[in-house]
Amino acid sequence: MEDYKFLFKVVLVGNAGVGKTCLVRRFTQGLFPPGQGATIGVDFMIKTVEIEGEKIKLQIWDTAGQERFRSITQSYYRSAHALILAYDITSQPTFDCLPDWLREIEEYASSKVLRVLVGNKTDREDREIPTAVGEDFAARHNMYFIETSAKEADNVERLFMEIAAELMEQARSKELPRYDGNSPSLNGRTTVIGEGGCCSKFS
Ligand SMILES: Nc1nc2c(ncn2[C@@H]2O[C@H](COP(=O)(O)OP(=O)(O)OP(=O)(O)O)[C@@H](O)[C@H]2O)c(=O)[nH]1
Repeated sequence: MEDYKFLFKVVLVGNAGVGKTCLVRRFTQGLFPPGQGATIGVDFMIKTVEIEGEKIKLQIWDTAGQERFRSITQSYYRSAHALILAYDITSQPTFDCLPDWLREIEEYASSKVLRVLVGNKTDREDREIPTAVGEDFAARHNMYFIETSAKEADNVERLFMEIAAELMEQARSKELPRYDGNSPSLNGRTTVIGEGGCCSKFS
């Protein structure tokens, strides 16, 4: 039996080419893959992390950004505990599509899903979206916000660890002991959280 206390599903969405696959590979394998192709449908990776002495297994679903895969990727939203919506800070069109992605999320994901806006490729000099603009968008839509570079490994670990910590916090608050004596025991080894609350910014 695998040794972990919490299991959380994290789904990445966003336009093709913003760096979703690179973020996942950086976090799960510690590398920046050279010239790999577009994701076909959905990819899946696992990493177990430890926070406050608790083992947390993260199932990370990397979806294809291309429009033609949309019907496949939508079916993965429902079971997500956290959704990472990524754009490329050097590409205005990827930022302009965020409202479309939010509509998808609202339609297909749980209303309580933890939503994180990620501006990727901070290593590049040709930025088009100022940090404050991303921050403002996230604040207006009740999302966490963080900027990353999958290439330079900047903030990538932090992105996933903050998500894991926040989901664990939500799960724990649901596990608080009840005092009526008849409550079901909480001896289960694995806790999969249901609908948690959200949101604020990663500080
Ligand atoms: N400079 C820089 N380039 C990046 C970064 N992350 C990804 N890229 C590049 O951006 C391109 C697209 O990266 P992917 O990870 O395949 O993008 P994706 O969002 O998974 O694309 P789809 O699978 O088509 O949805 C690749 O050429 C990567 O090398 C980054 O942090 N900095």
